[in-house]
Amino acid sequence: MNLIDVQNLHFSYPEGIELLKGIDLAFDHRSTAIIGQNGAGKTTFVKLLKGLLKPVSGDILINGVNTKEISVAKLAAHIGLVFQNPGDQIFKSSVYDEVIFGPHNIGIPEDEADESTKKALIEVGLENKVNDNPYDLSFSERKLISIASILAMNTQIVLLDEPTIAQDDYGKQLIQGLVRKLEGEGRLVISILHDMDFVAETFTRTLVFQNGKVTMDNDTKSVFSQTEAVRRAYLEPPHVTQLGNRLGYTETYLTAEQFVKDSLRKREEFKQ
Ligand SMILES: Nc1ncnc2c1ncn2[C@@H]1O[C@H](COP(=O)(O)OP(=O)(O)OP(=O)(O)O)[C@@H](O)[C@H]1O
Repeated sequence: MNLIDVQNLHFSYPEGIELLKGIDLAFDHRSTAIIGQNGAGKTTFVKLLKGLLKPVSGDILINGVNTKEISVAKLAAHIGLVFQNPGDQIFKSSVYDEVIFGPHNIGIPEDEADESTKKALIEVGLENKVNDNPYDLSFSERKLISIASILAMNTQIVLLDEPTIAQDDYGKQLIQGLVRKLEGEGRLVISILHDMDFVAETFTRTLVFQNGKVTMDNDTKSVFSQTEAVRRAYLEPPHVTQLGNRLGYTETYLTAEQFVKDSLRKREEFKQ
């Protein structure tokens, strides 16, 4: 069974234009990036997955259960959402209380909740800030608190809305490590991103949202190998992919490491 099935999903806000115009998607455990220009409906889509909004028509099944037939509270044990703005999520006055709120809320027993909270705080590198007030911390640290809050709930599905905003290299690498770890555990991470370099280096599958439809859906390398189609969605391919293209390489590069390795090999071949 798929972790998520989206069937002929249509959505519009009251009085708004139709934003999602018949989306069909199936999600297994592969880490998946959602990209698309501003206003394409990406955040709306993840709110629909989380059950915070209901389809105007069509269905969303989470582990086979229709989001129209389950309360948001019950769904929270299966699917967590890290909001784009941590201010929309954080409301407690200590980091520990904030992170343990989620596990408590879905009825995880106290000992287990405490353990998963401490583990999540270590995973995001905030184990020394448990007693701090989240609002005394930086924006990027508050973002990591929001991520820890969702990790501590141990949901099988984790949705991230722009997790890398305001993160430096350390924060980005930390988030990349988390995505890979969750994927390795068979848990599904779906993330909205504008940072194409991070998408290329981190995610197995990539979806492009445009004009209310999913216009590209493939493994990340295949998506970025279609440079013209990516540009038609008003997106810039990753920098290393563009560099490879400009140098006339036929291979699609997703990471600087691959690019350097191949360039050195080509240089050696040229010398011989
Ligand atoms: N609660 C709302 N009521 C009415 N319209 C809304 C609401 N939330 C979002 N919209 C509109 O729906 C459209 C899509 O918004 P959404 O946030 O889903 O797009 P997005 O692809 O996530 O954009 P971004 O990349 O800028 O975050 C936008 O035009 C937005 O103004």
